[in-house]
Amino acid sequence: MAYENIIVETRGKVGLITLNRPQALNALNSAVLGELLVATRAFDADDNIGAIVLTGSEKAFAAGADIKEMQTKTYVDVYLGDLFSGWEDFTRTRKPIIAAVAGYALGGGCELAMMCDFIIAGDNAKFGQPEITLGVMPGMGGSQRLTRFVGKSKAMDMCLTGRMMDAEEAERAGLVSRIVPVGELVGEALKAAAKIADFSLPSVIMNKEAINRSYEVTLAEGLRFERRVFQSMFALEDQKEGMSAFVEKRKPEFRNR
Ligand SMILES: CCCCCCCCCCCCC[C@H](O)CC(=O)SCCNC(=O)CCNC(=O)[C@H](O)C(C)(C)COP(=O)(O)OP(=O)(O)OC[C@H]1O[C@@H](n2cnc3c(N)ncnc32)[C@H](O)[C@@H]1OP(=O)(O)O
Repeated sequence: MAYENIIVETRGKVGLITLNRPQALNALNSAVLGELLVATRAFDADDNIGAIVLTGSEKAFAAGADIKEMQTKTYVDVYLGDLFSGWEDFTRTRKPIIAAVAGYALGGGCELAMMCDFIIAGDNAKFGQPEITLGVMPGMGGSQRLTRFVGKSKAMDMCLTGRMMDAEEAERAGLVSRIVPVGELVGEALKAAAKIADFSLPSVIMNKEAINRSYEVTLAEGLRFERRVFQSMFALEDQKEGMSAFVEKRKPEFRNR
């Protein structure tokens, strides 16, 4: 597929997607959404890919939904078209997606980063849900994921004041896994993704699924789910290989079985 709004590359066993609308600070429109879904589905189906990195430019991961595209929409347009429902497909990607965020991650940009599995931030990253400044509110999970990730008080502060938080505050709040110098961001994200891609793919996917499940069920149900998935791993050849390699003091050779 010819991509116009994203750059799609393969780096070893890692799929790298770079948002590429610099003229609009990577504002997210329906074309970007469509291309992102095609690219992530392709990487999910590619047996040679074990993890995905999503990034933008040093100035902007994504400055939000495309305001110019939304400006003239009517209630009937967005209600009958179920605006933004397509993004749920993005969260159904089974392989891990690391968001490498530099610069602005605002509105839909922050929401897109939160839909990924973890965020590595450049030291110039700025996160925010400034939708209230436009007379609206987050529409792609910002009021739900941000509240779960950083707590009600900080989520309410950010959504009601529209203020941004820098990388340091985002890491303290738990929104971001770690901060690296912006010039090293993509390299560090690719390194983390390559490490994940070297592990057993069924085990990686089970880990991702169990952690995501913790936001959907009670603790008791989540512990039960985790235990059942852990027990099922003893059917994997890779469990035998991983534990045998440790005992035999050698590097495991996982075969994704
Ligand atoms: C009908 C739509 C269908 C879409 C389907 C798929 C879309 C998926 C998106 C889902 C999102 C869910 C809903 C989301 O919660 C809602 C939002 O995200 S609302 C938008 C929130 N973001 C903002 O409010 C940030 C707006 N931008 C700014 O405040 C500033 O640009 C900045 C980031 C502080 C940077 O300021 P500056 O450095 O001064 O740069 P400029 O302002 O001059 O910007 C440069 C250039 O980029 C254009 N631009 C910037 N942000 C956007 C944007 N969000 N949409 C469109 N264009 C944007 C800006 O207009 C400039 O372009 P120019 O005017 O020079 O042509």
